[in-house]
Amino acid sequence: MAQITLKNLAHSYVPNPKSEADFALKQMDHVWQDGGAYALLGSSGCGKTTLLNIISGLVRPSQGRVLFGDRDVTDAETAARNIAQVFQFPVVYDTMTVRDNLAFPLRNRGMDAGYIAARVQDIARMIGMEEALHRKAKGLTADAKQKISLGRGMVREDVNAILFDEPLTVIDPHMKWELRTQLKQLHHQFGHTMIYVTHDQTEALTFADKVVVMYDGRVVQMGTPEELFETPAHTFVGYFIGSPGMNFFDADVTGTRARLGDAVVDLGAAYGPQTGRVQIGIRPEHAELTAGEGLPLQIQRVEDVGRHRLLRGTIAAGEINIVLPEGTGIGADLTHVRLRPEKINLYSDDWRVTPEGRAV
Ligand SMILES: Nc1ncnc2c1ncn2[C@@H]1O[C@H](COP(=O)(O)OP(=O)(O)OP(=O)(O)O)[C@@H](O)[C@H]1O
Repeated sequence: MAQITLKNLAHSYVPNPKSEADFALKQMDHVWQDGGAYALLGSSGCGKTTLLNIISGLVRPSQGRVLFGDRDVTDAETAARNIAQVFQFPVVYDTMTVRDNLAFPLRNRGMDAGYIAARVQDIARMIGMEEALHRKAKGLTADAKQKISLGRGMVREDVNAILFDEPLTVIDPHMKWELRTQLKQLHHQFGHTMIYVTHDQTEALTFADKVVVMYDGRVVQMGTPEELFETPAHTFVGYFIGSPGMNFFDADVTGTRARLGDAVVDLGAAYGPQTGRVQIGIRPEHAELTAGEGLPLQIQRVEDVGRHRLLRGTIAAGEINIVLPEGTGIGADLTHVRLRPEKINLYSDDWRVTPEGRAV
């Protein structure tokens, strides 16, 4: 297991990059802690696979260094990095049995036969394939083959890190949940450094201790699921995390107040003078219907979404989504929306502004 350090790292697929736009990965400096479970989350094309491939050694960065612990591995081949990898589609040996597929990485390293048998049994239990250990991989479903790939990725206890690139794409939805939970347990049990690439926020938030959100070749936030929810560092994190995402409104801010057109909103904190495009952000969960306090609201529609209801409406500053807690009625007297001041975040040109002090 190892701490992974990315030092002054950047990557361009263009031979002579001229501007920032030529970089698939913009310059970054990060330390990924030894034993951390990280999810790398972002929409298609934001650079997740590029970053994962740089860590695994499949791509050499055009700038900067990669360290595993104190060792500089920037120029080391994948095979010399002592990592396990699980890809989006199954990589299994069709002519081998499930048992031999799982045992392969251990036999390759000359591990003891007794240890291999026990470890393979454990992993087979984890992926729900104990009954199929004797079967040849050929003829199994894509789903079952991917479970073997996952099992093989996790069978070695001595790897520096396990890297997963969208590993559950071909797995059916019920098994997805099961495997995610198992992966998490395995992480607690063995403490491997794990990096898990996905564009699915549920997958990221349930798997990871720390979620690394990427946008346009940059890491815009590295935080716990709670931090991403409560204090998104960038408007993209606000939009991308949550269902639906954060509401944003253009605002003029002075001290503890934001002006949204004609209306004034209490921010619950004091801010210095702002430049650029200034917006306030509020989660749909932190806006509440009132009989007169707050901003006048026009209700467009209400949808049932599982355990709560989602109200879509309009205030003078634009459209707003409000999550109604279970059991909330919508009486004719509820004509306004109150934005909970302590839950409002402020953004300047898309980046979160830290308040100068909390209002009392
Ligand atoms: N081999 C390559 N040559 C040139 N450009 C590439 C190459 N691989 C990726 N890119 C470009 O680099 C950018 C980042 O791609 P990358 O595959 O890392 O994103 P991603 O977040 O993993 O996307 P996805 O979720 O679709 O896999 C994209 O603009 C992509 O077109």
